[in-house]
Amino acid sequence: MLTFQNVGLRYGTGEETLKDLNFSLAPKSFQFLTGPSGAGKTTLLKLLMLSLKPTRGKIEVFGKDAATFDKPAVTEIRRRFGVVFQDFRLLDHLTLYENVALPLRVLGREEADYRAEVFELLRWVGLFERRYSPPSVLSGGEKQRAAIARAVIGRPELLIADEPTGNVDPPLARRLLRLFVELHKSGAAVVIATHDLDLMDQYEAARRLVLAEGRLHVYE
Ligand SMILES: Nc1ncnc2c1ncn2[C@@H]1O[C@H](COP(=O)(O)OP(=O)(O)OP(=O)(O)O)[C@@H](O)[C@H]1O
Repeated sequence: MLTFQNVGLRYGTGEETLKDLNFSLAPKSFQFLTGPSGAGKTTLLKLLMLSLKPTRGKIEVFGKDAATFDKPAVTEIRRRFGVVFQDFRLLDHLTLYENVALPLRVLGREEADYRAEVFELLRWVGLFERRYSPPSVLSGGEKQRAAIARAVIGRPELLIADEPTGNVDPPLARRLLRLFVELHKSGAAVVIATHDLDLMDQYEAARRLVLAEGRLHVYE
């Protein structure tokens, strides 16, 4: 699904943040991405979602060289991805319900057809009572749950999540992990960046990608 060949990423003129990355993300695979703060996890996720270009090496997405993609091609590929950003990126002029429903609207689905589905997911993440609130009145943990709901509602082929349980307590983190595991079982590839060792222990079948000093170590 995604392949990195000798990928390096340098911000400005300093040392490379990521060096010689060689790995693949298989369809229907599940992996945690971990490593110390500042190791480059968010940077790697940005490369995966094509919002950063590598300074060297090659990234292939669905068998094509990402360097050849124009803007419409990137937009088209991003529609197949679900992303939970570290800073949530909810739209404040929309209600929570509208935020979560947005990927389905973009896919051209009718509200009558998706309304119950969005309600069910909002119930699952504990935000049903808040469904008509704007994101600005939510707590950090509530925003995080809304961002997760929005990322999974369209059943993406690849889910990319940056510290998706960083703002919630352990029982809620386990509940949210179940959402990602369900998505995985229904056929999606999943990449979750996290520092949370307990969370990683909850899903032993997951591959671990560990970033340290700019290099990626893969533990199957
Ligand atoms: N836009 C940028 N310009 C310059 N340097 C950057 C930029 N974004 C990140 N960096 C640097 O790249 C390194 C990796 O940052 P990154 O956010 O990818 O790490 P991280 O592993 O996600 O950290 P954390 O766990 O704290 O979120 C850091 O040293 C950071 O300062």
